[in-house]
Amino acid sequence: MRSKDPCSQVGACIVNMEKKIVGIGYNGMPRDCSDNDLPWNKQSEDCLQTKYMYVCHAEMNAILNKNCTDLCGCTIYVALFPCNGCAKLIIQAGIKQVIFYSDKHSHKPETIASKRLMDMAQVKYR
Ligand SMILES: Nc1ccn([C@H]2C[C@H](O)[C@@H](COP(=O)(O)O)O2)c(=O)n1
Ligand SMILES: [Zn+2]
Repeated sequence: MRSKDPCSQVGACIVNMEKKIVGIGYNGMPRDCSDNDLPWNKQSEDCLQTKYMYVCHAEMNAILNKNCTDLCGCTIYVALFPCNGCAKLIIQAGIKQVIFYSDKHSHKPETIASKRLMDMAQVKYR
C-alpha cells in the first residue's frame, strides 16, 4: 500500500461489468501538496493540524483516476465503508455497487448519511 497515512492505509479499486479494473486509488494528500509538509495527526486542538482537512480519500482518487469514459454500472471495492463525501461521488459517477471490507465507522453521522444516500440512489453495498 502506498498511502503515507501512518494510521490508516485505505485502498479502492473500481471494476466494470466485465470485471476489468478501470480505476484504483489510495488515501493521500492532493496532487502537488507535499505528504511531508501537511499533518497526518488524527487529533489536535487546531483542526487545521489534522489530516482530515487535507487528505483525499481512496474512493475519490480511484474515481478521478478512471481509465475509461464513464463508470456507469461499475462496482467499487473499498477497504473502509465510504464517507458521505465519497458516497456523493460514487452516486454521481454512476457506480452501482460498493463492496467493503470494514464498516468500523458505522456509528458516525458521515456513514449513516452515506447509507441514506446510497439507499435512495439504489447503490447496493455489502
Ligand atoms: N472510506 C474512507 C475512509 C477514510 N479514508 C481515509 C482518510 C484518512 O486518511 C484515513 C482515515 O483515518 P483514520 O481516522 O481511520 O485514522 O483513511 C479513506 O480513504 N476512505
Ligand atoms: Zn470519503
